[in-house]
Amino acid sequence: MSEYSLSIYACELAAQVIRDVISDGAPLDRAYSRQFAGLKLAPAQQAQITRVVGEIIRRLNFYCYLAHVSLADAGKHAADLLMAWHAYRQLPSPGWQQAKAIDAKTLALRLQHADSVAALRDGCPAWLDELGQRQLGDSWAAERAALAQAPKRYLRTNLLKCDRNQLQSRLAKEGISAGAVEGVATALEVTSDAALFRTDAFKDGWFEQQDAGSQHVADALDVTPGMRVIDACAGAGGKTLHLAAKMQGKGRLLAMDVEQWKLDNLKARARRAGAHNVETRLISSSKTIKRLKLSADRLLLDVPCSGLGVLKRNPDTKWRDTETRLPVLQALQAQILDSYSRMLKVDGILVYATCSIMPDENRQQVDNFLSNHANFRLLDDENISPARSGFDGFYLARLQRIAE
Ligand SMILES: C[S@@+](CC[C@H](N)C(=O)[O-])C[C@H]1O[C@@H](n2cnc3c(N)ncnc32)[C@H](O)[C@@H]1O
Repeated sequence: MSEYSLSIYACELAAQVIRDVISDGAPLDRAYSRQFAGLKLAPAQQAQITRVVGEIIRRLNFYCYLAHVSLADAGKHAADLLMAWHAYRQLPSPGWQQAKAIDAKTLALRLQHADSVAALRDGCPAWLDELGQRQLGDSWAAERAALAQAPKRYLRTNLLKCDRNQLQSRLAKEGISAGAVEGVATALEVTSDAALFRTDAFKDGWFEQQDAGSQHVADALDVTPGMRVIDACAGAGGKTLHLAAKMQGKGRLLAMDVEQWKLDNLKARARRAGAHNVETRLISSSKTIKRLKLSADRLLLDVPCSGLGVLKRNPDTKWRDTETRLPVLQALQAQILDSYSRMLKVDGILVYATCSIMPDENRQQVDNFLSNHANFRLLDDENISPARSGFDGFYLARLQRIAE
């Protein structure tokens, strides 16, 4: 992707997004929606801003170092970070009054140092570097570098409406180029800057935006039309909709979550996708789960996790309290596995999934569960590595219930 300087207008918008995320704690996607709402930005201009902001937040410590700004003050100095980005890319400064210019000699000295400290070059805070090293050993360096790259844009073809070739042609007619992703039957990679959600193909429910790695999760559940399937941590339904398509709209697919607003979103998405066999249910107490005892042929537990596999897409996670939340999340994952697995029928298959690459949230949880549940066995598990696949990082384990 060739880079060019931001206009002053784009700098102002980009700085505001950085401030929203770093100073106000807004999630990155929400900060974009807030700042872009009501503006008539051209898709290329919007894409340029999101590319630059994404890059700065992915490597916030690196750009703070180049701009000589402390991490704690990064939000206040968003303008300086943007100037550091221009200087690093050797692009002409936009001539923005608010920002401090960096002279070439100072930049060269700072770059020499930053390049020699791998965690700084890869935008990795110290706590994460220590965790990655402890959990992944020798493979951490490659994962850390992969997680510092810009995410690609992937779509999942909605097989309830079209096949992948039809989607590709329709998008081409709407001016969007997208190529098939090898090894992921429903995935297309979008290669042009495009306002995807304004396309007719989207409005007609032909696709959802979903990382190619994430598309493996529903595949692993091996559903067939007519089954009773529960997606117990469904959120806004990324994987529910994929499961509905694999069930060809036949059978019963129950999407559950503890947040009603997510289930409301899911309902709207299901309507657009033509997924008519999806029912939603709020988990309001443990009774909701108990009532579904031994009821599911397939059970997806896409549990709340640290998100440390999807840092390309959600880099703000690195600069929040993720480290202190980890023990709480791990306890919740264990509790969900223990209690929700009761919903599975004997012989049924459960998929435990996270968007983390850390074994403590992944295989370790599965091993702990199996050591206390002799009525389940592990069929197989898979680590989707950002370094090896180029996709976001995920973990999935397939377990079978062998006795009540
Ligand atoms: C990783 S997200 C799910 C993403 C979703 N499956 C998708 O594909 O879009 C985890 C979800 O678990 C939900 N959650 C949190 N605590 C839960 C609990 N105790 N029981 C069920 N769901 C829970 C969260 O609200 C969140 O939507």
